Amino acid sequence: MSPVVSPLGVPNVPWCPSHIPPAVPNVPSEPIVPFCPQCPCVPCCPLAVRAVPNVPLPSPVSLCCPCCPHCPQCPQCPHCPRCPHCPCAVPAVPSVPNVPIVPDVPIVPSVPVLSLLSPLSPLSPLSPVSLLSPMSPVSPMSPLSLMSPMSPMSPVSPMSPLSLMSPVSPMSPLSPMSPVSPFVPIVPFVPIVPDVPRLAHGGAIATLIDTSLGTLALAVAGRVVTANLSIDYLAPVPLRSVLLLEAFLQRRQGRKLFLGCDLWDAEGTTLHAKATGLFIQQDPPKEAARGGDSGR
Ligand SMILES: CCCCCCCCCCCCCCCC(=O)SCCNC(=O)CCNC(=O)[C@H](O)C(C)(C)COP(=O)(O)OP(=O)(O)OC[C@H]1O[C@@H](n2cnc3c(N)ncnc32)[C@H](O)[C@@H]1OP(=O)(O)O
Repeated sequence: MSPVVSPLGVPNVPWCPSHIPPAVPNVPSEPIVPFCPQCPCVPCCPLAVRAVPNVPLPSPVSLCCPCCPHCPQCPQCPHCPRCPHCPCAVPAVPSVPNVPIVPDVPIVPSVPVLSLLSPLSPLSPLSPVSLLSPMSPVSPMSPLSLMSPMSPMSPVSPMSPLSLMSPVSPMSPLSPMSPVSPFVPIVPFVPIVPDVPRLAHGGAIATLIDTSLGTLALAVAGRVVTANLSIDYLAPVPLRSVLLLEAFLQRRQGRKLFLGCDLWDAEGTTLHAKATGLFIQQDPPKEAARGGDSGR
């Protein structure tokens, strides 16, 4: 077998997730998949396909993986965790041409939605965040529920890209004025960038936080943009760890929504980050635009 070469041309750096031991002791590891000299997992990744733009996609179509130019020679491709066509991979995103940053229709953040740092999405392989669920109309005041990081109800699967644990519950009505409003995505970080320390990138964490806060703001006020985001990184996030993000609306002042969040490990024992964000409502209803301050 020829030596493994990373996308950056650095040999013998087994960055493939199949070869990285689990960073979190309690998270079961993925099955070890032997490297294939034709396809050391890297070509299975849409990022790698992008990196080799002149490599035509293989034909005929009877491939295990149309994303992988080496797939016909690679018996491992169907089992590569990076392959969107692999049975163990993330469900493919429906073919939507573009995912708006802020959807026109507010969504219920209780639907499984986010694939953080997933290179698997055919929607946008380079996008750190992919939308995996259809959008559902919802009242901006729709009640959401709070799920504690400690909740035994959390079916966290370290193999899934994300489980979003905010089922709609009449038990916990979300008021825009509520100091604690609930939005709790559960996200395992997976490595997509080779040759980096096995810690989650701060920018990726920021993306997670921005998207989560933005989703909560979206549920409360419709179209929003981030005006300010402030993050305190308190403890490193190991790759492959599973996280809980608890977001809450602190206050609302006219078009301004002040939100905060805590990023925990799956057990709710380590606080990895705290953040606050200011989101500005876009195209507010006329009464809001006139009167303004519904907050404190
Ligand atoms: C996990 C599950 C996933 C599910 C999957 C869902 C997918 C769906 C995800 C949706 C969630 C997307 C979340 C990402 C959202 C972005 O990342 S958006 C992209 C990043 N943000 C931007 O590009 C914004 C760029 N900036 C701007 O457009 C404008 O500067 C702004 C922010 C809209 C403000 O401009 P403006 O509308 O003219 O408002 P302006 O009068 O200047 O300011 C309004 C008020 O805000 C204040 N303000 C404005 N900026 C600031 C600031 N930086 N600091 C403090 N105060 C400020 C002003 O002082 C003013 O206050 P008041 O005088 O009214 O008291």
